Amino acid sequence: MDFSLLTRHRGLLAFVLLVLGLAVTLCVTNGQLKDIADVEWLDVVGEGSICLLTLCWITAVMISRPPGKVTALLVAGLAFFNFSAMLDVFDEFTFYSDAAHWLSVVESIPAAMGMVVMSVALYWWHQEQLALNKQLQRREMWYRAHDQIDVITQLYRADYWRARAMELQEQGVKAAVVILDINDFSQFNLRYGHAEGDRFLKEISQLIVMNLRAVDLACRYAGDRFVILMPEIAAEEACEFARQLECSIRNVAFRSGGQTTAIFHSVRSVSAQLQQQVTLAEMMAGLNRQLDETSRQAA
Ligand SMILES: Nc1nc2c(ncn2[C@@H]2O[C@H](COP(=O)(O)OP(=O)(O)OP(=O)(O)O)[C@@H](O)[C@H]2O)c(=O)[nH]1
Repeated sequence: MDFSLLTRHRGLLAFVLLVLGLAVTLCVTNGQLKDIADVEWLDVVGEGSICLLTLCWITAVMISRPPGKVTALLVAGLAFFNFSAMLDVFDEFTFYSDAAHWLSVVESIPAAMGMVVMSVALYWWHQEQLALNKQLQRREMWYRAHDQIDVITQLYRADYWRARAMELQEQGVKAAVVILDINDFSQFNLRYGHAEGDRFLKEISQLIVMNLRAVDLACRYAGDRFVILMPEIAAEEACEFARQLECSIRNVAFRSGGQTTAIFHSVRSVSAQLQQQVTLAEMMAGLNRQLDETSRQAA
């Protein structure tokens, strides 16, 4: 688990600790210890678990999300809820004098407030998710499986692409497929190093995504090969799109290390229409053969 995001939530952490400190202070200053025989241990376990789990949720939110309105509201709501949960647990070990009876009357109010704040947080989370979905549309085509994302390019891997392509094929949706391969990438690696090769792959991926329509899907197929799924498009249009993409990539000025001299590199592509009579595996094998053939001819 990566806790590095915690350091970016210092203000929220201070707020949570303040709320927890307040609950402890109120209890210590107003409560009197019960006799151990009067403690209901089953209640302690139940209420203690709620308290601990809420603290785990607060931690999970802070280590998963960057700072912002949604994170602040989620943590604040959970902290209020935890305040009531803590008073509930302390209740099991202490009793309040008549002068402090108000405490047991109002102890559930922060929990209710917390639920309201969390409901507002969920509304904004929903809005945020819609915005993120829009940004990710060309990378995931309305389906999310984060464990299939390629770490270098941040595109989905081939299996993910295959699953989405098969869905379109089964539904009989007209679609085209484009495969792109970087020319002489092994030479690029040899000359500039593997790390620069990785950076180049990443930049090419971003450029491909930038060139797509909102409904298309780009994935990393293998090594230096990318595959694009383009619904509602004919083969000729896909071919023209691939040509334009080749042209964009050829004109990308990649700078290795601190060098000012730009490196211009090329890709080659093949495209075809998705067909119901031909299996996806056969079609991809054919396209890959075509790509390898163009490489042999150029050599
Ligand atoms: N930096 C980097 N290189 C990779 C990665 N995956 C594959 N490669 C390299 O990509 C190269 C692919 O080699 P080839 O299939 O011969 O392709 P090529 O050199 O581009 O030759 P042609 O496709 O025929 O133009 C190999 O050198 C691999 O080591 C990666 O994730 N990062």
